[in-house]
Amino acid sequence: MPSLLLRPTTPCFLLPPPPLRHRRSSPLFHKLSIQPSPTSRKSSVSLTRANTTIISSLKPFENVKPYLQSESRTILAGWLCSFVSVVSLSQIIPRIGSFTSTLNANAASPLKLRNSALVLAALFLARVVAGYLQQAYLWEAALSSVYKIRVFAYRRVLERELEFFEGGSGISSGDIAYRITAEASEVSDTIYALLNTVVPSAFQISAMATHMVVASPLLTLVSAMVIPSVALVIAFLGDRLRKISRKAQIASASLSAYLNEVLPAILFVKANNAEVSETVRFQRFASADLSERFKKKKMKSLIPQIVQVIYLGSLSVFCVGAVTLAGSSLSSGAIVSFMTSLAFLIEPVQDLGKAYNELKQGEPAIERLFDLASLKSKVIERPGAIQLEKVAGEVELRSVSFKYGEEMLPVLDGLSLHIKAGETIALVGPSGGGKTTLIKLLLRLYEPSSGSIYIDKKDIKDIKLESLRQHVGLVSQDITLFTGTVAENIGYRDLTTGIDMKRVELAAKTANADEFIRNLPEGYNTGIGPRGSSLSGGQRQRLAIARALYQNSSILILDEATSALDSMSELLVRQALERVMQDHTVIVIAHRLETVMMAQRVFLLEKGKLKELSRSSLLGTHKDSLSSAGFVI
Ligand SMILES: Nc1ncnc2c1ncn2[C@@H]1O[C@H](COP(=O)(O)OP(=O)(O)OP(=O)(O)O)[C@@H](O)[C@H]1O
Repeated sequence: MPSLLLRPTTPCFLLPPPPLRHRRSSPLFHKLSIQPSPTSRKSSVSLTRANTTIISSLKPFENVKPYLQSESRTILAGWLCSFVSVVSLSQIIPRIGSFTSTLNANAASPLKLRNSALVLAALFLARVVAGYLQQAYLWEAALSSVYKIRVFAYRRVLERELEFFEGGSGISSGDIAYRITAEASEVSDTIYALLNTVVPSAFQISAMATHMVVASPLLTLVSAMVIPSVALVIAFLGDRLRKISRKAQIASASLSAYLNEVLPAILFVKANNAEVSETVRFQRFASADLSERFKKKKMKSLIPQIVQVIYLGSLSVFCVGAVTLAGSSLSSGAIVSFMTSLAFLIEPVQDLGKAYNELKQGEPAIERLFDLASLKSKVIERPGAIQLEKVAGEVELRSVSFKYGEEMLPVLDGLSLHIKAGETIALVGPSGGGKTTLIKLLLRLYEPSSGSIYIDKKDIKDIKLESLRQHVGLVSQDITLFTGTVAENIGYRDLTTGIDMKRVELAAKTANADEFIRNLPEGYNTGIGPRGSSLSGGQRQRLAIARALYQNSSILILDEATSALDSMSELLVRQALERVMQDHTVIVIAHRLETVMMAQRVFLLEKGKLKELSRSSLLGTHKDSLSSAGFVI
């Protein structure tokens, strides 16, 4: 029996909703608009620009083939059931005729009648059961294939370099989410339609064609001549449908992307009285979606009708001509037999047309889904990259330069910096000075344009990415917490392998978070709401520090949040930082003078250059100079 339990266990975390976009008149709409997939016509240009490697540009179904092959047993089981179903039907039809004759015969024996009825019932049951199993097996194959494609696409998306998510790809995360959810579901519908139609229809067509040849080879030949003209029309309309479907998918993805961007920002929307204008924006997205989807539905309804008209029309003309030519050589019995078989042939031929429709409609979804997985990350792990077991925490940058795009100005320009193991340094500088960029390079989220970065004298390019990011902990300015419990958020690294509660509690204590966590209704098992919305700013910061401590890395990067905390919360966070600084190499992107003063050395990052500042000079610096250097006064 098909095992339809395909779903993996529900993840404990819901990822933060992805951002979106739009296409239309306003600049915001432009900013939000979803781009056609990177492998569409224009994509070759953008791909070249992105200097990415195309793994696969094969036709959509070439990509799906391996996944279908992995389900070949289930598919064969489904087709076998369809064969049994057709055979049962072939047996039922003549038996119904003879059963009716037996009923009409005066001398019908009750035993004979009962036996005929039993055989008919058994055949009918066999057809019903085989029909059900056929559909169940084929759905299992289609859904399982798409489940594997989804997992593959998602894994490849997560493997992409940060630039892919920061606008370099032109694909918004709302679009990605739409492809992996709704469009993947469409792919399973397409696969199912094909599996459930092509082979079962072929069985029925073969059976009926055999009957037709027996009845009249000439008329069969005439009927066969109609098929190429129908095929031509189907191919033309199918191509139109594919284009319309692609537009419809892009419109739906835009709608989904829009919602993914606006709903998480509901506080901002309400605070700006933007409910009405957001409703208008929603209407624009929804109406674009409506119009594209309506076009698609109309085309889908039109195709079978046109095919039917052409098929029956051409066939009638041909048949009348052929019957006239064949003249008396065709008996009335043969004509009846031929026409009956033809009637049963039309249904599967129409089904094939519908399956072709499904294929053309699903093709863009398949393309868009595989486009996500078709490009390799630019940040590649070298063969033979090493695993760092223990790290002392020495960090060195040698002549590091970086720019986000070929035509852009350098953000970092030949930076050199040596941080000793266990040292705390503060990075200060004006907004946009490149502090966060420097951290991204240290975590190898981007590659420097030139120069190298070393940890414990090892070039980070020679270290396994997982190992590097294990030894470098990050508390970012935009604190990211997920729906889940406090413990799950602190032990995020071990979410799927098993969280160590002792380490969670230790990390929380060091981060000054243990006390408030214990006061929560269920302590460490308290849910913190979407994105940690049920916690205060200071609590969220301490939780983020605890999470970085849990991973036990020797190097910690703290991007100090600039949002104002009350003095008590600030004191608690600062105490946590002091403890962390005792046994870690710490790079703190500091915005407050008090935090800067906790560091042993202070560096100003401005106009791509790094300059060491003396702590004493900072104390005497004028307020205006401090705020132009990025301090929150
Ligand atoms: N993904 C990106 N693509 C293109 N340019 C970027 C990208 N990220 C940052 N930049 C640009 O790089 C420069 C440095 O940005 P960065 O975020 O590193 O500054 P920062 O010093 O951390 O600023 P802040 O203190 O405001 O957080 C800015 O001009 C910014 O616009």
